[in-house]
Amino acid sequence: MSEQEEQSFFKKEISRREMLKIAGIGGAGIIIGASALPGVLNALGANPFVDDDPSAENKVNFYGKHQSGIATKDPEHVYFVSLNCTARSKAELKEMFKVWTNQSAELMNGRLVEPYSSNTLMPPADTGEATGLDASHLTLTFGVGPSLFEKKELGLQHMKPKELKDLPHFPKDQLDPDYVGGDISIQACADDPQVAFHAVRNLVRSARGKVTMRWSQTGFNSYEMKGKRKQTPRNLFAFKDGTGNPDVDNVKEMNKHVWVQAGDSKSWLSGGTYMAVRRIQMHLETWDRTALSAQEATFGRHRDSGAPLGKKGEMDDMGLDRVENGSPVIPVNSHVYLAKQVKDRILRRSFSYSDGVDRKTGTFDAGLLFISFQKHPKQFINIQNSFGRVDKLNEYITHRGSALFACFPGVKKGSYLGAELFV
Ligand SMILES: C=CC1=C(C)c2cc3[nH]c(cc4nc(cc5[nH]c(cc1n2)c(C)c5CCC(=O)O)C(CCC(=O)O)=C4C)c(C)c3C=C
Ligand SMILES: [Fe+2]
Repeated sequence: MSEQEEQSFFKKEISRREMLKIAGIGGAGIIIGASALPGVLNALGANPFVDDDPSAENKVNFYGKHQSGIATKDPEHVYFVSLNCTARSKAELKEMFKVWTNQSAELMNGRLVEPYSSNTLMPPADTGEATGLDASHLTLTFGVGPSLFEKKELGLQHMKPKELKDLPHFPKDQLDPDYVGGDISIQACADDPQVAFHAVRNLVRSARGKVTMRWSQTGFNSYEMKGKRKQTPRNLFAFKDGTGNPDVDNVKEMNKHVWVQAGDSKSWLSGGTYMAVRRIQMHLETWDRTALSAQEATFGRHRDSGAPLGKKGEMDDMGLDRVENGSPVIPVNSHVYLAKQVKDRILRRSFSYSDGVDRKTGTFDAGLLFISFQKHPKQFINIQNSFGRVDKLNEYITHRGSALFACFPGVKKGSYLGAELFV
């Protein structure tokens, strides 16, 4: 097939919604819309180029300088999965990321991951639960953990950045081995939890034999609307969470705090970032027995408005040095006070989670899937060390899970995820 013919096929791309209509009419025969073509070629190992479809509804672009799901605003649902790599060679791993590249572009266009065939003796190529749903602002963010580089069969030891190490043990950690580490991570965020789940399910499915699942966590955020503007979401302690973040629209700030710059690390990571993931249980029952004034003193902010204590506006300066009646207005053991004692800044992009009952205590197993992006892991480590044993928030939380991943830079059109790593 010539490049031109291929392009004219791609122009006829069809969404999952349209696919449903077609499937209803033409149950027999291969549904070979243009969207089927990449999948067929994928299966043949030809890895064709799947472009972003600007006409797709509620779509985030896959291609760009940086991966999606990092600076992308206001995520609602997440399906995060940490994977073990079982690929036997670098070539196998590289092939997996090539296939994931096309599949990700398809998924983020709101299409089936692979075309359906007429052969009813075969399992359907797409698992199907997102049929009829649009792209739902799906973002996909891929990362690699320190343990991937220890696998001799992959021959990647020399590519490991020296700062890509397991996070150190912190004073209040009570980590559960079921929620620690991983060779590869996928963060799928979407407005619809089923779209996020469908994406991860199909990516993992297509990588059978190359990855196994290690641990996963779902999460959610809800947004109060003021006019058309989404407000900072509240965590399960009812406090606005994300106020003090760097501005994702400010390129200077993002380059300073989040995006790895050329010369900072291994060259394959330029334009990428480090992702710290912490599964933090929040002891809701204890919190709910705590007086409002003590809750507010825990963070140094008012619960309703999110404003610094004694101030009115969420975005007002913290005024850490303010003293009233001989005492600091912002308690020196409050979470925000301690976070601000170090110069480092991070981009927090966390989600609440609720996973039923903690069988040991009969309390909620609920909390925060804390995710932060930073250009160097030490930014996260320095802040966490500043909290140490002092943070008043420690009384109400327990860190249960931990992982660190280096997230690839964005994918250029025609290239693939992690291309610079697998050269
Ligand atoms: C090491 C990094 C951090 C962890 C872990 C963490 C856990 C955690 N945080 C909250 C709730 C809030 N955090 C807030 C601010 C804040 N938190 C961190 C870092 C970690 N938090 C930073 C860097 C900041 C910003 C400081 C600043 O410069 O202003 C706030 C206040 C509002 C806000 O800015 O988002 C809340 C609320 C919970 C519940 C939690 C663990 C479960
Ligand atoms: Fe925090």
